[in-house]
Amino acid sequence: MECEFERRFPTNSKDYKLYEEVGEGVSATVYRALCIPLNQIVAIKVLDLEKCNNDLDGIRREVQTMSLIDHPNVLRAYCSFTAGHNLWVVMPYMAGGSALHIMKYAYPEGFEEPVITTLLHEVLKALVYLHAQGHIHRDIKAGNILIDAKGAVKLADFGVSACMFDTGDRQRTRNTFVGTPCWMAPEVMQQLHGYDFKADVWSFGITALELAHGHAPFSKYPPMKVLLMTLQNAPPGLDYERDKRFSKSFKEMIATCLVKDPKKRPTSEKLLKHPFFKHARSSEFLAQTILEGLSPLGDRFKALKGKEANFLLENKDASEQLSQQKYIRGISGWNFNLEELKSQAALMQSLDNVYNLENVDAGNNLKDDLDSVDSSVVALAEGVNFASNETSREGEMQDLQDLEGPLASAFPSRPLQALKACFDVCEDMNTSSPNWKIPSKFDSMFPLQQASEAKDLKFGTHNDENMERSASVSSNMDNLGCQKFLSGSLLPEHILSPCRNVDADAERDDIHRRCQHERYYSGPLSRQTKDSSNLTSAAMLHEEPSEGKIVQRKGRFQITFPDASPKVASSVNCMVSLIGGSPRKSTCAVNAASLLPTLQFLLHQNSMQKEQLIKLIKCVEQTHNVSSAYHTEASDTSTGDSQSFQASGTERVLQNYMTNLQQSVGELAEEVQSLKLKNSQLEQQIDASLRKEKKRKDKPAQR
Ligand SMILES: Nc1ncnc2c1ncn2[C@@H]1O[C@H](COP(=O)(O)OP(=O)(O)OP(=O)(O)O)[C@@H](O)[C@H]1O
Repeated sequence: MECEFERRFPTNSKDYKLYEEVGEGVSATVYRALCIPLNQIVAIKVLDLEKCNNDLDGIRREVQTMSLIDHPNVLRAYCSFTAGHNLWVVMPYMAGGSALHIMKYAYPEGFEEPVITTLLHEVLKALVYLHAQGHIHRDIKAGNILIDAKGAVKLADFGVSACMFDTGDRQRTRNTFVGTPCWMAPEVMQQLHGYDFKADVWSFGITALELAHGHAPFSKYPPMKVLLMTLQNAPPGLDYERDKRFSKSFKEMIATCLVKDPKKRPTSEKLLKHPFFKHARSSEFLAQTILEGLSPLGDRFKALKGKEANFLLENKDASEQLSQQKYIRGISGWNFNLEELKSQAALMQSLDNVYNLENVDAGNNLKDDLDSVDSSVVALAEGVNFASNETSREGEMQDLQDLEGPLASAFPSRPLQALKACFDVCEDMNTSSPNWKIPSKFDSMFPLQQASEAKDLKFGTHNDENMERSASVSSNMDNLGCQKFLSGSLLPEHILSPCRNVDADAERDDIHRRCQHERYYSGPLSRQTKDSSNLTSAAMLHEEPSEGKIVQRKGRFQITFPDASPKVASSVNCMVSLIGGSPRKSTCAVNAASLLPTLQFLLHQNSMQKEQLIKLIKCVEQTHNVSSAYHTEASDTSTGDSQSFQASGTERVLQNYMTNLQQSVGELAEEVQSLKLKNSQLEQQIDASLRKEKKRKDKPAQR
């Protein structure tokens, strides 16, 4: 900050008059302002240092670097100074605003190719310069391409903003914004071998697509999905059919940048030689084509903000809202919490394991109940963004399975920590704001004077982002509670009773009435009742069988033989009477030998029933473990009593259910034993009677 250029500008906020807001970023608000002593219009970017948890040395380093940068295509600060807990960066005022703002305002479908070529050419020159100086920009996107009143193009956000989210050890603070990582190179996402200036070349390619279509690829998707798609899908590009209006060389230039292997990407210097850039035009051309007729930047910014507000009001889909909102603002794709995303991915992987258990036939009904819990957990882990419908969830599960290679090594060993991370966001709202005062050493970092009038300003809005996220988390928690409450056709009423309240009961009863049909007749178990191997579990898990005759009731359970002929059923009835020592014994005209197949059938059924129950218990136990882990994680956080209340409710339900199942297994095992005993007694009786019969027949013959 020693050069003459900057020394001219006063470093006291009193010397500036702030006008309207013209831009908003992650941690900064940009104002049009007047430098009173110089009578010059400038832009002032006000950064809230309390919201940037970077170390002061990092900021100092970046500010120093910034002062060394001198290129016509790189936006350079006149000066910077602190005012209260804010850092003011005084810059040239770029009256055209950012390419993103112009595009959103007047060219929602993207610019024409000559405009794009010219814009990109200027940006690339800036990149070549920065790379030659050993810098990686890390935030190339349309939102950072600024245009002044004469059509001059400058790459912004190098320096102060970049330093706020420093290289390598990316901040993992609670204040880290979760944005849409659309511009991020795959190697940056993976963070396995680090990344270099080639990452800027990838972002440059994405920016080219952004300027061509009016939005970056995958921008409508939530961060998690973007991460998966960038890593798994073929690189995005211009479509030869759909993007007919663009030249072949443009398509090729983009394809050269968007190669997943950074080693195969050209350097910025080499890229500058691409034939595509031969068609670049002058700044006057830009001024004439895209700036003419535009209203003042402040008005456009206001209009875009209004549009954003309307969009949020009209669009009920919270996930869309969040990512679109970030995109409209053009918020940096680099400033997102990669670790959290990975945790979310890992959590989903772990939930996938739970879903895999559903393959156990006997567990299918249980799945119906747990689905409501799991979907909430997934939604919770996603903040708000992930698609919640079944199909897309299956798709995502598949995505995650396929992801093993790219992200496996980056996943945390305890995936359920992810939930904690999500709760942290809520917690963060009230408790985690760093009570950080700018230490005195900070005063000497910049050519500064403390500004006393900064308090008049309203700074930043990114707390709102956290608020939205938290709100969505808690609303998901509400859903979790609600869904849990409403689920449970296979759970006896008394198990749910601890959670009861009158309204919810009424609602549930209503749903009970309305859904009775589906509840009893849907689901794999009901469908499989014709299959004798699933017969018993079906009977056990449904209080009223959909079909088939009840031949035995055992507590809550019934044994039905839907396919058994009346003859077999009556045999069983007789047999049940027999072994139960009922008085009906004498009334049954028993042909002892004919009972044997029936007995064997029953034994077979019992052993299968036992197996099914064991499978079911395993399934419940595993699900219970996941659920317990989740609830432990959840209760570790201070997200409120209601969450732990809901959590323990589910736990109790699962525990009770498991206990019931275990009891049933015990009872059935005993029953099998007693049947075996009775069977052998019966066999003895049959043998005895057969022997008697034989003797009887032999006697007349002897006579
Ligand atoms: N010098 C300037 N003149 C006019 N408008 C500007 C200027 N600098 C920034 N802006 C506007 O303000 C917006 C936000 O600024 P900036 O990108 O520097 O903030 P940020 O916090 O670094 O955001 P992000 O990290 O999302 O890029 C820009 O997209 C641009 O529209």
